[in-house]
Amino acid sequence: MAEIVLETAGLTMRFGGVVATDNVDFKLRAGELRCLIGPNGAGKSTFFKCVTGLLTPTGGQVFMRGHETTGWNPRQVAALGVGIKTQVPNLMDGLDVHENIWMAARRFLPMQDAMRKASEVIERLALGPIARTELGRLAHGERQRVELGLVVAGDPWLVLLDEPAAGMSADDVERMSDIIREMTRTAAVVIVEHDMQFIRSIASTVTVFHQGAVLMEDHVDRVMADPTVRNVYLGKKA
Ligand SMILES: Nc1ncnc2c1ncn2[C@@H]1O[C@H](COP(=O)(O)OP(=O)(O)OP(=O)(O)O)[C@@H](O)[C@H]1O
Repeated sequence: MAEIVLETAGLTMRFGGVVATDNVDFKLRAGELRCLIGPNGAGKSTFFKCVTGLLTPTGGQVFMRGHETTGWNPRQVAALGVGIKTQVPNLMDGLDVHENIWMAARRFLPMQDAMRKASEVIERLALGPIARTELGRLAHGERQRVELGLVVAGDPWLVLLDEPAAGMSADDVERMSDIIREMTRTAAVVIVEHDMQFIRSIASTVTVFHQGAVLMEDHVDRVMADPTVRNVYLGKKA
């Protein structure tokens, strides 16, 4: 079986009386693509923040490739080889796409290598036609794709994405699906996402959160057909 690249054991986060993430045991193996879904307030973002180091959990542990990373900050987690995209944009509007990706690569590589890496990422994510366009002039879907470029610039073996398809058109979602599939050639990927069209298009295994805990984990088609999940998560949308 492939190596476990991300694991949580009893991961818990309390905000006063609210238990946002409740004793979550989670495992992700090399090469896997996993979407985290669930209704609003189910605890997905809190789980994501505890794993990426944006929050320090109040209980339990996080392991990445066998290193215990509980309580590490996002910079430490990234330095381990983990690419993180939060909901807060990370782009510089006055710079073009190539420059933005180059700046991201520069955190890991010397100047010339970072230049080469930026060109390679642009090729890999099919960003060539907009490589010399300033970020401020790009449409929302294009900006989201560039954000993924920043993530892969560090050659991560684990990628953690919070809502990469939020606010995108159907065409953008399709392009984003292609990029995510491409990413899984070299990294295990975890995605917090609401967009079911996107989740279905990447034909992913999903982990369903409900009231801070894991309700079910299975292929998206089986999860969507499950009556309990439909009740708690899809409700009237099913
Ligand atoms: N900083 C905070 N302080 C207090 N309560 C919080 C905080 N962050 C989250 N919560 C609470 O924790 C619970 C889980 O929230 P969380 O944002 O993790 O859910 P979610 O599944 O990501 O929801 P959404 O899909 O709406 O983003 C909610 O009850 C929320 O109100």
